[in-house]
Amino acid sequence: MPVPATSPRLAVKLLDERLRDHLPRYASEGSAGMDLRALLDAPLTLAPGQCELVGTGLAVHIADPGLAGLILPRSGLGHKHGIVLGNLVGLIDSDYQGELMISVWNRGTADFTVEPFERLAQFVLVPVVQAALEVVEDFDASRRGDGGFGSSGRH
Ligand SMILES: O=c1ccn([C@H]2C[C@H](O)[C@@H](COP(=O)(O)OP(=O)(O)OP(=O)(O)O)O2)c(=O)[nH]1
Ligand SMILES: [Mg+2]
Repeated sequence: MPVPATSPRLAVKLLDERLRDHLPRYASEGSAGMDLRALLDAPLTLAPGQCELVGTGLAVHIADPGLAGLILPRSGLGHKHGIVLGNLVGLIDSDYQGELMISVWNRGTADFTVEPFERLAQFVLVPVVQAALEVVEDFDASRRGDGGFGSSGRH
């Protein structure tokens, strides 16, 4: 799906020529993520509880510190097959130039076989604000204060 001309450019290196025919793309006009594929030479079977690092064959350089990448699970794989991420969410720093890696975790109860070039996770580009920490003795009062973890009740 083509993106608007004003979209940020994202430099991507193909670490494997086979990726040329499998470039990530937005599946629809409103897609938030682009699917990342497993760069595997052979199927990879994950036993329940097993977690493996799988390469994507792609390196991106986001470059802008006001942006970051997120690697998120695909909902179908996660919900139906228990295939999620070993780190729950992958955070891609804007200065990272290495291969995008997917930590694949079978949190389900059955073996799951990842096929070569299967779409395994998704990459989302998000805005980021870097904070300057300012140490203070007291905060300006807020209504919530330090109440959390269900302090407002359930309903
Ligand atoms: O799912 C992921 C998570 C991270 N990374 C890469 C990009 C990221 O910029 C880098 C470092 O990630 P993070 O800071 O989350 O890991 P760390 O354990 O703190 O490593 P480091 O000490 O290198 O920062 O690893 C991936 O390829 N996939
Ligand atoms: Mg880190």
